[in-house]
Amino acid sequence: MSTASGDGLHARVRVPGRVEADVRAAPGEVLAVVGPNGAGKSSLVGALAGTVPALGPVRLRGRDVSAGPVQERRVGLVPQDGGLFEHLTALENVAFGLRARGVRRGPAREAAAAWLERLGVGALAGRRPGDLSGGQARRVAVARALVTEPDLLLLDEPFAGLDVGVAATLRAELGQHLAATAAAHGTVTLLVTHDAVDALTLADRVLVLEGGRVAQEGTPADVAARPATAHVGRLVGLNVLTDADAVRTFPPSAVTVDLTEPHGSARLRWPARLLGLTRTGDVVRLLAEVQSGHLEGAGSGGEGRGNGSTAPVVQTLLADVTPASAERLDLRPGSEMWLSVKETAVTTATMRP
Ligand SMILES: Nc1ncnc2c1ncn2[C@@H]1O[C@H](COP(=O)(O)OP(=O)(O)OP(=O)(O)O)[C@@H](O)[C@H]1O
Repeated sequence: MSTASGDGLHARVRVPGRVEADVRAAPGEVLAVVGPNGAGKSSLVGALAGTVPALGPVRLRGRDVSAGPVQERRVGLVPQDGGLFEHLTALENVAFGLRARGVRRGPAREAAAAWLERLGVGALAGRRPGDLSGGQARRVAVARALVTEPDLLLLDEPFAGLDVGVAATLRAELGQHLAATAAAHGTVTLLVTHDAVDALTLADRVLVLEGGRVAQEGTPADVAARPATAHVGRLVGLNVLTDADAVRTFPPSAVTVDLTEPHGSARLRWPARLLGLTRTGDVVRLLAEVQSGHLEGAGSGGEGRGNGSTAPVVQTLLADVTPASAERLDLRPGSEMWLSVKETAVTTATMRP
C-alpha cells in the first residue's frame, strides 16, 4: 500500500478555447468542480485523465505525468455514462484496470469481488452492464475506478440520471468510500457536479469554472455564504447537515430564526451562533454555526437523531430572513439564537444499513 502521499495534485491545464485552470488539491482532498454548461468541466476532466489533448503540467504526487503514456497515469475515471464494457461482466469490468496494470487474473478477480462487495453489488458480479439498473451500474463503475487505488479519482456527474432516492443513498455511501480511500492512499478526488448537494456534502473545497476560467475557489461554506457568480448563488441555495446516519438538506428560506427556543410541532431546531450576514436585495442571508449533535426533533419520528451517540460536530447553516426581521432581532456577528425548520421542508437521505 502506498501511504507516501507526496504533493497531491497540481495541474495547470490548458485546452485552447475550452479551459484554462490551475488546479491544486492536497493529498486526500475532495474537490468539487461546478459551473454552468460549457464552462469547461468535462474538458478539465479529460485533460487530467489524458483523454483530451492539453497543454501544461499535471503533477501527481510531485511527478509530472502529462508527457508520459496515458495508461501510466494513476488516474481512475468514472465518466458520465459509467463507461462500463458491455461485453464484460461486472466482475470482469472491475478486474480490467488491474489486469491492464499487469496484476494476475486470480488476485485481480479477488480484489474486484471485494470492491463489488464494498459497493453493495457483490451479488451481481456475474451480470453484464445491460442487466444492471442505473444505480447498480454506477456502483460497478465506482468500484472499477477505486480498485486500482488511483492517485487521482475523476468523477464526472456520478449521480446524473439516477432517481433521487438512489442518488441520495449512493452519495452518502460514496462519501464514506472517498474518506476511506483518501486516508489509505491519499487519493485526490475531483468531482464534477451540477448538484449543490454533491458539492456541499462531499467536497472539502469547491472550484467554480465559468467561461473556461476559475471564477471562485473555497470551502463549501465560504462559497455558499459568498457566491461569486449568479450561477453559484443559485446552485448553492441549500443547507446540508451531515450526521452519522443521514444527510439532510433544506433551503435557507425554510429556516426560522428566534432568540429563544421555539416550540411547535415537527420542527428540527438548533442553538446557533451568528457568524455573519449579508444583504442581497430583499433578503438578508445569515451564516450561522450549529452543533449537529444538538439537532433536536420535536413531534414524531425523532428517534436516532442527534441523540448524543456521536460527538457533536460544528456545522454551518444558512438562513434567509427579511431585513425587517434582521433588524427586529438585532442580529449581529456573535449573536446567539435558535434556528429551526419544519421537518416537512427537509429532504433526508439515510445510509444503506
Ligand atoms: N470536442 C470538442 N471540440 C471543440 N470544442 C469543444 C469540444 N468539446 C467541448 N468543446 C467546447 O469547449 C467548451 C467547454 O466545454 P465542456 O464540455 O468542457 O464544458 P462542461 O462544463 O463540461 O459543460 P456541460 O456541463 O454542458 O457538460 C465549450 O465551449 C464547448 O463548446
